[in-house]
Amino acid sequence: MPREVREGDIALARGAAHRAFTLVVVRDYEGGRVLLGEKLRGFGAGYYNGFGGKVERGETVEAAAARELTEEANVEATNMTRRGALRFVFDDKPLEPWLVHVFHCSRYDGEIAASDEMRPEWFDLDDVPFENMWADDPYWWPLFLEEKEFVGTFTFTNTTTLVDYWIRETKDLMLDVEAMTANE
Ligand SMILES: Nc1ncnc2c1[nH]c(=O)n2[C@H]1C[C@H](O)[C@@H](COP(=O)(O)OP(=O)(O)OP(=O)(O)O)O1
Repeated sequence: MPREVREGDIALARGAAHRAFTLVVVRDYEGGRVLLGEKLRGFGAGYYNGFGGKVERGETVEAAAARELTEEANVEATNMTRRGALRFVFDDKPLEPWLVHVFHCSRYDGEIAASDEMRPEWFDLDDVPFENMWADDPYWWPLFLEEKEFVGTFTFTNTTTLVDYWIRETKDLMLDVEAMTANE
Protein backbone atom coordinates (compact mmCIF):
# COMPACT_ATOMS: atom_id res chain seq x y z
CA MET A 1 0.00 0.00 0.00
CA PRO A 2 1.52 3.38 -0.96
CA ARG A 3 2.20 5.74 1.94
CA GLU A 4 0.74 9.24 1.94
CA VAL A 5 3.41 11.73 3.02
CA ARG A 6 3.52 15.45 3.73
CA GLU A 7 4.36 17.78 0.87
CA GLY A 8 8.11 18.33 0.92
CA ASP A 9 8.85 14.93 2.45
CA ILE A 10 9.86 13.42 -0.89
CA ALA A 11 13.51 14.15 -1.57
CA LEU A 12 14.68 14.85 -5.11
CA ALA A 13 18.17 13.96 -6.31
CA ARG A 14 20.17 17.14 -5.77
CA GLY A 15 20.55 19.18 -8.97
CA ALA A 16 18.35 16.87 -11.03
CA ALA A 17 16.25 18.91 -13.48
CA HIS A 18 12.80 17.67 -14.38
CA ARG A 19 12.04 16.13 -17.69
CA ALA A 20 8.78 17.60 -19.01
CA PHE A 21 5.90 15.51 -20.36
CA THR A 22 2.28 16.13 -21.27
CA LEU A 23 -0.87 14.11 -20.68
CA VAL A 24 -4.23 14.97 -22.28
CA VAL A 25 -7.47 13.41 -21.12
CA VAL A 26 -10.41 13.91 -23.50
CA ARG A 27 -13.80 14.13 -21.79
CA ASP A 28 -17.15 13.71 -23.48
CA TYR A 29 -19.59 15.51 -21.18
CA GLU A 30 -22.73 14.51 -23.07
CA GLY A 31 -21.81 10.84 -23.11
CA GLY A 32 -20.42 10.84 -19.55
CA ARG A 33 -17.19 9.19 -20.68
CA VAL A 34 -13.46 9.74 -21.11
CA LEU A 35 -11.10 8.74 -23.88
CA LEU A 36 -8.06 6.73 -22.87
CA GLY A 37 -5.52 4.89 -24.99
CA GLU A 38 -3.95 1.50 -24.48
CA LYS A 39 -0.21 2.12 -24.76
CA LEU A 40 1.13 -0.27 -27.36
CA ARG A 41 4.86 0.29 -27.01
CA GLY A 42 7.57 2.00 -24.95
CA PHE A 43 7.32 3.29 -21.38
CA GLY A 44 4.08 2.15 -19.75
CA ALA A 45 3.18 -0.31 -22.53
CA GLY A 46 0.04 -2.28 -21.61
CA TYR A 47 -1.39 0.51 -19.43
CA TYR A 48 -4.35 2.70 -20.32
CA ASN A 49 -3.55 6.38 -20.09
CA GLY A 50 -4.32 9.80 -21.50
CA PHE A 51 -2.42 10.90 -24.60
CA GLY A 52 0.94 12.60 -24.31
CA GLY A 53 4.69 12.42 -24.34
CA LYS A 54 7.90 14.36 -24.05
CA VAL A 55 8.03 18.11 -24.53
CA GLU A 56 10.58 18.63 -27.31
CA ARG A 57 13.38 21.19 -27.10
CA GLY A 58 12.08 24.67 -28.01
CA GLU A 59 8.44 23.60 -27.79
CA THR A 60 5.87 25.01 -25.35
CA VAL A 61 4.09 22.60 -23.04
CA GLU A 62 0.75 23.52 -24.69
CA ALA A 63 2.11 22.89 -28.20
CA ALA A 64 3.55 19.55 -27.09
CA ALA A 65 0.20 18.51 -25.57
CA ALA A 66 -1.66 19.35 -28.80
CA ARG A 67 0.97 17.64 -30.98
CA GLU A 68 0.98 14.42 -28.94
CA LEU A 69 -2.82 14.21 -28.97
CA THR A 70 -2.79 14.49 -32.76
CA GLU A 71 0.06 12.00 -33.18
CA GLU A 72 -1.48 9.42 -30.87
CA ALA A 73 -5.25 9.80 -31.35
CA ASN A 74 -5.50 11.57 -34.72
CA VAL A 75 -7.55 14.56 -33.48
CA GLU A 76 -6.85 18.27 -33.05
CA ALA A 77 -7.90 19.79 -29.75
CA THR A 78 -10.01 22.94 -30.12
CA ASN A 79 -10.20 23.59 -26.40
CA MET A 80 -7.61 22.40 -23.98
CA THR A 81 -6.99 23.60 -20.44
CA ARG A 82 -4.19 22.87 -18.00
CA ARG A 83 -5.45 21.01 -15.01
CA GLY A 84 -2.52 19.58 -13.09
CA ALA A 85 1.18 18.99 -12.61
CA LEU A 86 2.36 15.59 -11.42
CA ARG A 87 5.94 14.92 -10.45
CA PHE A 88 7.24 11.37 -10.68
CA VAL A 89 10.40 10.36 -8.85
CA PHE A 90 12.08 7.05 -9.65
CA ASP A 91 14.78 5.16 -7.77
CA ASP A 92 15.87 3.17 -10.80
CA LYS A 93 15.23 4.37 -14.32
CA PRO A 94 14.87 7.09 -15.36
CA LEU A 95 16.94 8.82 -12.71
CA GLU A 96 15.72 12.37 -13.24
CA PRO A 97 12.27 13.33 -11.93
CA TRP A 98 9.49 13.76 -14.48
CA LEU A 99 7.00 16.59 -14.48
CA VAL A 100 3.83 15.60 -16.30
CA HIS A 101 1.53 18.50 -17.24
CA VAL A 102 -2.06 17.27 -17.29
CA PHE A 103 -4.60 18.81 -19.67
CA HIS A 104 -8.32 18.50 -20.13
CA CYS A 105 -9.86 18.56 -23.62
CA SER A 106 -13.58 18.43 -24.38
CA ARG A 107 -13.71 19.55 -28.03
CA TYR A 108 -11.68 18.44 -30.96
CA ASP A 109 -11.69 18.24 -34.77
CA GLY A 110 -11.21 15.02 -36.68
CA GLU A 111 -11.99 11.37 -36.21
CA ILE A 112 -10.38 9.45 -33.35
CA ALA A 113 -8.11 6.73 -34.71
CA ALA A 114 -5.40 4.43 -33.40
CA SER A 115 -1.70 5.13 -33.93
CA ASP A 116 1.27 2.80 -33.66
CA GLU A 117 1.62 3.98 -30.03
CA MET A 118 -1.94 4.13 -28.67
CA ARG A 119 -5.25 2.32 -29.19
CA PRO A 120 -7.99 4.78 -28.14
CA GLU A 121 -11.06 3.57 -26.27
CA TRP A 122 -13.96 5.36 -24.52
CA PHE A 123 -14.75 4.50 -20.91
CA ASP A 124 -17.79 5.46 -18.85
CA LEU A 125 -16.79 7.64 -15.90
CA ASP A 126 -17.70 4.90 -13.42
CA ASP A 127 -15.76 2.28 -15.38
CA VAL A 128 -12.28 3.81 -15.67
CA PRO A 129 -9.90 0.77 -15.76
CA PHE A 130 -7.66 1.72 -12.83
CA GLU A 131 -6.46 -1.90 -12.51
CA ASN A 132 -4.72 -1.42 -15.89
CA MET A 133 -3.42 2.10 -15.30
CA TRP A 134 -0.44 3.70 -13.56
CA ALA A 135 -0.69 3.25 -9.79
CA ASP A 136 -0.84 7.03 -9.17
CA ASP A 137 -3.95 7.53 -11.28
CA PRO A 138 -6.61 6.71 -8.64
CA TYR A 139 -5.17 9.50 -6.45
CA TRP A 140 -5.56 12.38 -8.90
CA TRP A 141 -8.47 11.30 -11.12
CA PRO A 142 -11.13 12.35 -8.57
CA LEU A 143 -9.70 15.90 -8.60
CA PHE A 144 -9.57 15.82 -12.40
CA LEU A 145 -13.20 14.72 -12.70
CA GLU A 146 -14.29 17.33 -10.14
CA GLU A 147 -12.73 19.99 -12.43
CA LYS A 148 -10.17 20.95 -9.79
CA GLU A 149 -6.57 21.94 -10.46
CA PHE A 150 -4.03 19.79 -8.67
CA VAL A 151 -0.34 19.17 -7.96
CA GLY A 152 1.38 16.16 -6.50
CA THR A 153 4.47 14.01 -6.28
CA PHE A 154 4.67 10.22 -6.57
CA THR A 155 7.70 8.03 -5.83
CA PHE A 156 8.14 4.79 -7.73
CA THR A 157 10.48 1.88 -7.17
CA ASN A 158 11.22 -0.73 -9.85
CA THR A 159 9.73 1.77 -12.33
CA THR A 160 6.06 0.92 -11.67
CA THR A 161 5.58 0.23 -7.93
CA LEU A 162 4.19 3.28 -6.13
CA VAL A 163 5.87 3.78 -2.76
CA ASP A 164 4.69 7.14 -1.47
CA TYR A 165 2.91 10.26 -2.63
CA TRP A 166 1.27 13.56 -1.83
CA ILE A 167 -1.49 15.17 -3.87
CA ARG A 168 -3.56 18.29 -3.31
CA GLU A 169 -5.81 20.77 -5.00
CA THR A 170 -4.20 24.06 -5.98
CA LYS A 171 -5.72 27.48 -6.43
CA ASP A 172 -2.74 28.68 -8.51
CA LEU A 173 -1.40 25.90 -10.68
CA MET A 174 1.31 27.89 -12.44
CA LEU A 175 2.65 29.29 -9.17
CA ASP A 176 2.95 25.73 -7.86
CA VAL A 177 4.65 24.57 -11.06
CA GLU A 178 7.16 27.41 -10.64
CA ALA A 179 7.82 26.34 -7.07
CA MET A 180 8.30 22.71 -8.12
CA THR A 181 10.87 23.67 -10.75
CA ALA A 182 12.45 26.59 -8.85
CA ASN A 183 15.98 25.22 -8.68
CA GLU A 184 16.37 24.27 -12.34
N1 LIG B 1 2.87 7.36 -13.53
C1 LIG B 1 2.24 7.94 -14.54
N2 LIG B 1 0.96 8.31 -14.40
C2 LIG B 1 0.31 8.90 -15.40
N3 LIG B 1 0.87 9.17 -16.62
C3 LIG B 1 2.13 8.83 -16.78
C4 LIG B 1 2.86 8.20 -15.76
N4 LIG B 1 4.09 7.97 -16.23
C5 LIG B 1 4.13 8.43 -17.50
O1 LIG B 1 5.09 8.40 -18.29
N5 LIG B 1 2.94 8.97 -17.81
C6 LIG B 1 2.57 9.56 -19.09
C7 LIG B 1 3.28 10.82 -19.45
C8 LIG B 1 3.27 10.76 -20.95
O2 LIG B 1 1.98 11.18 -21.41
C9 LIG B 1 3.39 9.28 -21.26
C10 LIG B 1 4.82 8.83 -21.48
O3 LIG B 1 5.33 9.45 -22.62
P1 LIG B 1 6.13 8.61 -23.73
O4 LIG B 1 5.15 7.82 -24.50
O5 LIG B 1 7.24 7.88 -23.11
O6 LIG B 1 6.69 9.80 -24.58
P2 LIG B 1 6.76 9.93 -26.17
O7 LIG B 1 7.41 11.23 -26.43
O8 LIG B 1 5.39 9.74 -26.77
O9 LIG B 1 7.67 8.70 -26.48
P3 LIG B 1 8.29 8.19 -27.82
O10 LIG B 1 7.42 8.64 -28.96
O11 LIG B 1 9.68 8.79 -27.84
O12 LIG B 1 8.31 6.70 -27.63
O13 LIG B 1 2.87 8.61 -20.13
